[in-house]
Amino acid sequence: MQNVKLILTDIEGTTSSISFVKDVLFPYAAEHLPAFVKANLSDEKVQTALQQTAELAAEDGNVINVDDTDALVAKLLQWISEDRKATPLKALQGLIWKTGYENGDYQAHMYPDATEYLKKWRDSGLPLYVYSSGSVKAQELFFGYSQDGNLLPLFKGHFDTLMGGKRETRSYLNILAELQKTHTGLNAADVLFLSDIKEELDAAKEAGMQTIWLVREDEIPADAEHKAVKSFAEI
Ligand SMILES: CSCCC(=O)C(=O)COP(=O)(O)O
Ligand SMILES: [Mg+2]
Repeated sequence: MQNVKLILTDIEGTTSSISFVKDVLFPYAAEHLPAFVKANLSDEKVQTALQQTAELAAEDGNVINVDDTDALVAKLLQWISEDRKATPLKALQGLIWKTGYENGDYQAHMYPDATEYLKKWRDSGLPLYVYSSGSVKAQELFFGYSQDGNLLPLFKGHFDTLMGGKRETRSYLNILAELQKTHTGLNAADVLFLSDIKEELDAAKEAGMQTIWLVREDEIPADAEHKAVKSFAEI
C-alpha cells in the first residue's frame, strides 16, 4: 500500500460475504417488500421510490402506471431476483432491512480480517469511506448492526449509486470531487479502492485511483490486471 491517503471500500464480497447479502438480506427484502410498500404508501421516500421504479421500468420499455402498486411491487421483486442495482430498489431495501436489524433477525457478516484491518487503518489515521450499491441508509445499518458490533464510527462517509453505477468511471470521479471538498489537495492516485468485482476496479483505475482486488473464494488469476489478495491482511 504505497502513498495511500484514503481508502474507499466495497461491501459485498469485500468486507463481507456475498452469501449474507444474497441468502439473508435479499430474501428478507423480497418477503417483506409487498406488505411494507402497501403499509407505507403515503411515506414520501416510498412514493419517490415507486415513481423512480415506474420511470426506470419505462426506460426498459415496460410502461407501468405509477398508481399500479401491485405491478410496481412485482417489478421490484423481479429486480431483487436479478440482483439489479436499481437506486429505487436499493432505497426501499434499506428501509425494509432496518426492521430486521432492529429486531435482531440478523447481523451483518464481516470477514474477521476486514474488521481487524479497518480498525488498524482508522487508528493509524487513514480516512475510510464506503462505496456500495446498497443505499447509504443500508450501509449505515449494515455496519451499525454487524456481528462485530457497531463499526459505523470507523467510517468518515458513505457513497451509493446516487454517485453513479459502480462499473462507470464517472462515478469514481464524482466521488473524488466529493472527497476533495473535505480532503483538500487529495488526488485520485491517493485513493485506494477495494472491491471483489473486476469491472468496478477497472472503472476506479480509469479514474486514476489505486485498486486492490479481493478474491475471497476463488483462485487468484495468474494474469490479474489489479493487485489481487485473499484478505485485508495482505494489503
Ligand atoms: C449495503 S448492504 C446491501 C448491499 C447491496 O444491496 C448490494 O447490492 C451489494 O452491493 P455492493 O456494491 O456492496 O457489492
Ligand atoms: Mg462487491
